Amino acid sequence: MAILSLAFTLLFIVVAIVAPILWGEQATVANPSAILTPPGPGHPLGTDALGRDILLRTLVATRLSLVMALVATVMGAVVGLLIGALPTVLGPRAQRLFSSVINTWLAFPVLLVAMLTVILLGAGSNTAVIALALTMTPSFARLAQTLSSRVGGSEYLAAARMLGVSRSRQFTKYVLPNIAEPVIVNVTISIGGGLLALSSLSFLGVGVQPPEYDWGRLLSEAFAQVYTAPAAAVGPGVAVVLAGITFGMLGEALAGHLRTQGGGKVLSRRKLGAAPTAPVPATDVPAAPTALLEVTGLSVAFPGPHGWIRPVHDVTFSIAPGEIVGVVGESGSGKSVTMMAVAQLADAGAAVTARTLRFGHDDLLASSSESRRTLGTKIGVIFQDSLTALNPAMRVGSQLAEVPRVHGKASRASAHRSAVAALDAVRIPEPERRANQFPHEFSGGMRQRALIAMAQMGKPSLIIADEPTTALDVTVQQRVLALLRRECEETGAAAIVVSHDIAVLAELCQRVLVMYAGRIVEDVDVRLLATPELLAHPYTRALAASLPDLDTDRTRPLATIPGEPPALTEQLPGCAFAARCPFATDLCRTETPIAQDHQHGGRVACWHPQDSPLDRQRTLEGAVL
Ligand SMILES: Nc1ncnc2c1ncn2[C@@H]1O[C@H](COP(=O)(O)OP(=O)(O)OP(=O)(O)O)[C@@H](O)[C@H]1O
Repeated sequence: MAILSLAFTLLFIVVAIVAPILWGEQATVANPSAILTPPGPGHPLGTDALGRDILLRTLVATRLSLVMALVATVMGAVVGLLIGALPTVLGPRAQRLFSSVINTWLAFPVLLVAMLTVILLGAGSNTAVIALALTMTPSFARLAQTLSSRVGGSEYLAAARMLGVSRSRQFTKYVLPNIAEPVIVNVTISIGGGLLALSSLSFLGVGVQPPEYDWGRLLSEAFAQVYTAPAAAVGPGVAVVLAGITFGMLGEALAGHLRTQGGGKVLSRRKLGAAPTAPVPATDVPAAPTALLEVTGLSVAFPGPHGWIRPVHDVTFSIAPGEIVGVVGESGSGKSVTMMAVAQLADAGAAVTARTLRFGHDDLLASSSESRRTLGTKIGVIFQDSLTALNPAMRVGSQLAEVPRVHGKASRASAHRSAVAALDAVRIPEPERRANQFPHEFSGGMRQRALIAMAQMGKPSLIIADEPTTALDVTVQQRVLALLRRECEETGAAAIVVSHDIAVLAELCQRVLVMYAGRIVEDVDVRLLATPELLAHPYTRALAASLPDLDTDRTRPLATIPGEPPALTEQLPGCAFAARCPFATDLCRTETPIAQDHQHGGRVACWHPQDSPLDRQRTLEGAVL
């Protein structure tokens, strides 16, 4: 669709530039010897009442028709943007005032506004453009107002205000760039609608006046002879419809492109080549047949500007029913991407491959609508940012009630009762009243508890919690964690908890998966994290040892792991941690380690796992202590 709409847009632009230069004169001069000639070799669409070629006139009219539609749409968009978005930086009184103006303006019928403009300014092309711009302005203003209200409540705009950034700069640097994408898409789509509206005005005789002509004017002239020369209406009619469809399609294609790419420039799939797949390993230890979730060889890649970005490689793990497993690792190690891929929530454009992705009896790779329906209720997801995870425009109770309404086909009243009960179960006081409130009326801890309640609504057998307590203070963290554990114990649900915080995982989990540069490097009993010398992978040891405890000497800087993880676009051979590892050998730099059972009862992917208790100092050799 994108290529077709681009090709047609280009064609219209070329015709609009070239046609008036080549045929402008010829299309205007009357030819008494060829009046109302029917379509034929000399005149493919025939001639009009003055003997002028209709095809040439249609082609020449392209410029005026397109320019008028473009100018009117841009005028409407600019004025709409100013009215809708500028009040965001002017304060609440201006916002209220402009909101009333927009509402009143929107209440006027479009045709009435257009006719009033014509009456006041007189018929003509300029009036038609102004009339169209005036009818488009309020809808652009409403769009800009809705989009900019989100920016208005953002922390970055509040910070800019505190820093004393001028209002004009707030508008041009903070508000406009953050609402530009949907506005541009809307302008493109509106050009098509504008063309049709302008043609209608000219057709009615209140738009373009002779000797000027656009497609609407040509249609109007053709209709005067529609019974004697019906072919005369074909040219301008087809042009109007085709141009309208082209700009509509172009806007849709642009919107689709921005949605898929998040606005970033990425290589096309053709240039990127085949999506990366997980290599077939020497050993794929089969998960216990009773495993609730079995993942083998999971890889995720995103199209990027210079090739595939590969944040997750060949990840293998399984979760037993009722088990609570933690996932830990440095920022960017692929924890969230892995879990979102398991929950079938990977970002648009992601290439997700796996050898096995089984949840209960469902093969998630088959991705049938049946397995997707299962996921909606059987896997509950708790997102990191409770404010963005909840719909700000919907009452919390209604959001919770969506699950029984959509999946259980429950009545509105019984779904609401279930939502209130779920809020009560997560210890939200006055659940009936709170269910009728919006997310911004909840505290951070309450929102997070509401998310836990929401994840429980479908009675899932697996909960995926992506950093559920990062945004909360320590006391609230404890309560939310205790709640999550209690919910899992009571319902028998398994959970995967992603966190940076080893202390959080130690509270909650039985087992922890340690991720480094998109791979699981160690799968270990969570209690061993308290004794780094019993861990097997040098990275896990360094990670655990870098955590301060009560015995840590507070007068010395905290331990860090020197070096950086490899770039996601690089595909280096060997172990990704080799460049930072004090035990690395040539084997580590050339061969990717295979996960193997370890004496600590878990598994480790390392060519030199540390079997015996080691001196903490040696593990961190080279580290900044
Ligand atoms: N849609 C995307 N397109 C391109 N790269 C992405 C996309 N989503 C994630 N990434 C990249 O994948 C890598 C892993 O991201 P992920 O969010 O899984 O890390 P993480 O371990 O959860 O980190 P954190 O703890 O900071 O949340 C990051 O480098 C991130 O930039």
